[in-house]
Amino acid sequence: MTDAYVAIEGERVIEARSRSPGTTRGELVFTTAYTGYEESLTDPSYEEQLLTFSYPLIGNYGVREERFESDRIHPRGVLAREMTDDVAEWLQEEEVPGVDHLDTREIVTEIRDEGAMKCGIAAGPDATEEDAIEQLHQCKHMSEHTDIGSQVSVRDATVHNEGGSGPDVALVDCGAKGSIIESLIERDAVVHQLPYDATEAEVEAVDPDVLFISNGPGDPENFEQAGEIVEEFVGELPLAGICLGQQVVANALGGRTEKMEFGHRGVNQPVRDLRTDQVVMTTQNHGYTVADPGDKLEVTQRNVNDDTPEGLDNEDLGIITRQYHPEANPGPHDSLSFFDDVIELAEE
Ligand SMILES: NC(=O)CC[C@H](N)C(=O)O
Repeated sequence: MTDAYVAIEGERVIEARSRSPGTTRGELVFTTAYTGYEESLTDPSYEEQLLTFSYPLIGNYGVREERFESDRIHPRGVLAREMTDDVAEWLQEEEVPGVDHLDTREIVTEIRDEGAMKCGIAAGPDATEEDAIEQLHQCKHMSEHTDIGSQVSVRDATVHNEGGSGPDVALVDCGAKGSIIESLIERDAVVHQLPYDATEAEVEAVDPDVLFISNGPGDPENFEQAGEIVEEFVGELPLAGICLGQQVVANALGGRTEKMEFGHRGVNQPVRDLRTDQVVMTTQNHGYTVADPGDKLEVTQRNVNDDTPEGLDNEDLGIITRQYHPEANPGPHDSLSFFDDVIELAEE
């Protein structure tokens, strides 16, 4: 049954089945993750995107809140070859449009050939092709979402694990996944979750042992205030970052980020540590990359598939950042020791 339309760049319309009705638009991306759909759908880094699952069946083990990475679904729409009722109902409850019964292999191939692209979706009994095209025309480029941090960050500073015996971490929340906070708490750190636009005074107020910039959606160049905080505290405090965090740190310290063709999204991205030659499997979700680390940061890890920087360090200044997600969820736990390294830096 065709009661949903997906319009992609070039005004090509693909027919589908509605699983959660509504109209929506966003940057069309895909993940190759074959597990972890609850974690992916609640990852704030997917804000303003439409997520296509390349794995054909989504929802086969239900929907459980314990596995959520935040308190809501972040992609603006979801595309799958086949979606179970559990997932469809979850999307309906949160009013996020979802479609299935379309050839997701074709969409993935298209994105791989043409790059991440603008997309519009219209789903439900009254949906028309024109509605989907109208949505496509209204779709913005990711970098045009200039205040995307405000859509995903905490509004007020929040403390987790107060009284913990570990170091105090100032976590600048640019859209932090819950598992990052959990991974720090498991090491008994006291985590001060600060808004994405926290000021120097707000960071100083929590008297941290380390400054940690979280993952987050959109173009890292739009997180100017987080960059200023990095410039302010570099050399004074150890610095850590994950994904958008790595990008913000690089931009602040004289480097440069750029948009990738179609990004890395999945749970089996191989990363080589250039010092040990060891390769680990990692979870990833990013569409930008560090094109130039600047002269303060050393590239210590690279992606085996395309050589892009996966880890940046500066031993003297106490900086470690990762482009991938050491906290995984979903994904392999090969790189969880990143959090031990952060704690060690903070305790030095
Ligand atoms: N997961 C993230 O932090 C993503 C970072 C950034 N928004 C990108 O797409 O590259």
